[in-house]
Amino acid sequence: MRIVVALGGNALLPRGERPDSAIQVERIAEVAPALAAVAAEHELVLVHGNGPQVGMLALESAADPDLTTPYPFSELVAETQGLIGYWLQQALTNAGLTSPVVTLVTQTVVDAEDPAFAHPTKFVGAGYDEATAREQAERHGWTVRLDGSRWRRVVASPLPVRIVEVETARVLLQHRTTVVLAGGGGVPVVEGPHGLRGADAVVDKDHVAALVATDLGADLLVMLTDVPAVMIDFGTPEQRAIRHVSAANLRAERFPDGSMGPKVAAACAFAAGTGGRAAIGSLAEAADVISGAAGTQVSAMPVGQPT
Ligand SMILES: Nc1ncnc2c1ncn2[C@@H]1O[C@H](COP(=O)(O)OP(=O)(O)O)[C@@H](O)[C@H]1O
Ligand SMILES: NC(=O)OP(=O)(O)O
Repeated sequence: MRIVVALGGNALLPRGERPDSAIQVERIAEVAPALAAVAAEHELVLVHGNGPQVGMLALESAADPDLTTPYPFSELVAETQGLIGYWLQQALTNAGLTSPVVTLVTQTVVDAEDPAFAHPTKFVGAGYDEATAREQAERHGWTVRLDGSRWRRVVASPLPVRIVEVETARVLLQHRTTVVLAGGGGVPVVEGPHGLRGADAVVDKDHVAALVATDLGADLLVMLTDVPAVMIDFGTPEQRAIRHVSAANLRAERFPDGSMGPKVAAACAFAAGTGGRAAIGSLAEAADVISGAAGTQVSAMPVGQPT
């Protein structure tokens, strides 16, 4: 099978934790054996998130205006691809994977006229209480929004149109190489008269993972995050997990932008568009979500009620 697994940036760095590398390295080491086992048996593409990490790099880059002008998000996304790709390559090898694994610095073409440039929705960086978030917004010119119980910076997140390096990934897969592709949604670029140039945005890695899985003809798209499943009535005493659902039934429900919304949209687009299986679940239960024993399993065909 050809499998695309998307790893959430928030799943790699538990909410509320300091963005220390040791915490993230440990988290990746925990999940690496399950991913290495998948890579040993199947063709595997890994797409990782970078929301917490790219937000931290943006703060660093803006810390001293005398030293440098803040870097655009396109370049900060490229930095996160190297960082998280390195962690993943090392962890998979340490977990016993003997076949090659490589990180591709990947560009994602977006539409320069995408209305998302004027309506930031992508959460990046740490969560703050409201007063601190508003103070930071004033100081740095951020837009901030509530993400669950914490306030976070939001940046533009245009839809992915094309993955520039997708054919390179296809060749690598045909040579039994595990590919870390389109990390952080890929470096956002727009096409102009002089070729490609970076765009100041962060593309959603779940939308990109669906595009990658469709383009590469994957059989399975898995999105691993920090909740065990997609929930109905999330955050209320009545919340309950959706285990098996058709894309059509799942699309009838509403989920928030910037968190579960893109995952559900990506799962439905892939399942309905290709007939393949999509799954959303916890990074800690990676093997079971991939096998179908855990998480929310989304199929193209009707499977009865959505719970
Ligand atoms: N209906 C829902 N079911 C489950 N989780 C939800 C739901 N609505 C919102 N969420 C939130 O979505 C989060 C996962 O999305 P996100 O933070 O973008 O994860 P990641 O960075 O791991 O991709 C969960 O931690 C949860 O707080
Ligand atoms: N780029 C991106 O979608 O990152 P997260 O998964 O961390 O939100």
